[in-house]
Amino acid sequence: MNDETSSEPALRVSGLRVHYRTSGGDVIAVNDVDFGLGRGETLGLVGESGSGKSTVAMAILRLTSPPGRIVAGSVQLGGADLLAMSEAELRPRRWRDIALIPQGSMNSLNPVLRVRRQLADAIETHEGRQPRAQLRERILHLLSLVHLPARVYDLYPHELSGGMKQRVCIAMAIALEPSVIIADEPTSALDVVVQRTVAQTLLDVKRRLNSSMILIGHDMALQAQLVDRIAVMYAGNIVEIGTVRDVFRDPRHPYTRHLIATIPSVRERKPLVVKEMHTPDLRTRRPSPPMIEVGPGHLVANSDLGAGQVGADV
Ligand SMILES: Nc1ncnc2c1ncn2[C@@H]1O[C@H](COP(=O)(O)OP(=O)(O)OP(=O)(O)O)[C@@H](O)[C@H]1O
Repeated sequence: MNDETSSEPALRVSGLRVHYRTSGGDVIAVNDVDFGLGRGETLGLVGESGSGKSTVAMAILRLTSPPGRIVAGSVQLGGADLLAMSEAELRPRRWRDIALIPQGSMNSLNPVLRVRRQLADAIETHEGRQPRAQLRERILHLLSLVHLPARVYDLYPHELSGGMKQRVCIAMAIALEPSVIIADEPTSALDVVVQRTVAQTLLDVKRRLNSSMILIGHDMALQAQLVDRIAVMYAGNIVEIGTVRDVFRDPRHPYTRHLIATIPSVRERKPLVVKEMHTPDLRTRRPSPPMIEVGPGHLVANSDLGAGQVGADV
């Protein structure tokens, strides 16, 4: 698939399949997903709740835990397959080469540790003990990168606003200057104005570090302003992928059209049309729909196959 912006992608996910074992049978949460992330690129992964976005993020870092399991696939990063290496080989690469800002991370900051200690831990866990003065300089620099005032250094999480906490989480993720950052709904718990400023900070930081990023979200309108390419997930599959421009100008998959149609328009005061979507039963084994290239780098799943009845109502 020629879908990345440079010849050798920063990250390539191929044939990724993740199941959750349940009493009612296996839930196929990620069904043979393929995509590349170009160097310096920001790729948006959008889709409704339950479409499999977080499951993809966790599997890329091999953080899938029971009842989930990675059944197949590879994740190529810097010439190696993260899914094939031993845990001992993989551990140092997390944070250093690829970092995740997990969903709800701002609520998982340790309430009894000051910001400086949490950032110091993130650094020292991977790099060992550091000279105090050097560590302090590094942490203050990280805080400035995410546009936090130096006084945050000595504060506890409860003394910070939601936006500030999320900035601390971003600072932790970038502490080791990873080449790939995965941010799972990094702004969804924040109010709309703060959402935009925090998202902008994330992009600034990514640019400064020369990293590549996967930005997970369900807000198509916000994504359109932040990412270079969009991958639309539906029921465990990527059903459309392309540049923001191509996907918005010429959405080909019925589910992409549905997502775009439900963006409320302030100018036109269009009523919000929310149509019922029939998500296929994720327990049944279904073929992954073949992707058709409809334009350079613009790929769409054949919606007659595998994507259930998504086309029926839209
Ligand atoms: N621990 C689990 N046990 C069983 N099924 C699970 C488990 N975790 C997730 N799933 C299922 O896997 C599918 C994908 O879930 P996932 O959380 O990856 O979706 P998502 O697109 O990230 O949603 P959200 O935006 O709500 O985070 C869903 O059908 C979900 O119900």
